[in-house]
Amino acid sequence: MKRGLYVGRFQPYHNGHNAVIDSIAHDVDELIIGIGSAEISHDLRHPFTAGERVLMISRALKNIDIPIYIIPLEDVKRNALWVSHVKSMTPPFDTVYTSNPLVIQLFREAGITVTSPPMYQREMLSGTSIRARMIAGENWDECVPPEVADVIREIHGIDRIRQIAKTD
Ligand SMILES: Nc1ncnc2c1ncn2[C@@H]1O[C@H](COP(=O)(O)OP(=O)(O)OP(=O)(O)O)[C@@H](O)[C@H]1O
Ligand SMILES: NC(=O)c1ccc[n+]([C@@H]2O[C@H](COP(=O)(O)O)[C@@H](O)[C@H]2O)c1
Repeated sequence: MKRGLYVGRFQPYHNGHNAVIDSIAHDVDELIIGIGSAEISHDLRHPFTAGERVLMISRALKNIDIPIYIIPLEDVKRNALWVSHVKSMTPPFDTVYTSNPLVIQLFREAGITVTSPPMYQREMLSGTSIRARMIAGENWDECVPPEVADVIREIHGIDRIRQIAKTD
């Protein structure tokens, strides 16, 4: 039985993340999705709450046929303690999937296998560029699964991020 952990901030969850998870789902029996910086919301880099991100991801993944555990993970002030913190919050896992250099380093130093999935259409599919499109009034919904676009509309996410951009 292989259980994987995929960590990200998912601000918002987009089609690049979705392509990675489709591919990881062929490689593992169960998947944990760790929502990083869970305590941060309502700023330009992190407009959405942990609960809103749970909703985006759980709706977008409703057709994945392996067990998925979505777990918000708050940051801790000491990088050296973060892996223990993550392990205390999640079911046990065998492999971590991430391209974040600090996350790779911390898990490898802890003796945990790390795999870096390939990037999909990175020019278009990054949280940074999608948030910029939202603020600029450009097309953003083609970059996210339709269920995520619905959640963002339901929570008035575009109004929120534009308001933050005005006052930031
Ligand atoms: N287009 C993509 N294709 C594949 N993996 C991606 C893509 N975009 C992000 N990832 C990976 O998904 C994980 C979570 O990333 P994250 O939530 O920070 O998204 P991001 O698009 O990089 O966001 P931001 O631009 O806000 O930093 C990271 O390992 C990241 O490298
Ligand atoms: N000390 C810490 O709390 C610590 C260390 C490394 C990564 N993280 C978190 O892991 C997540 C990694 O996600 P991204 O790859 O999307 O940046 C972020 O939320 C980041 O804050 C936290």
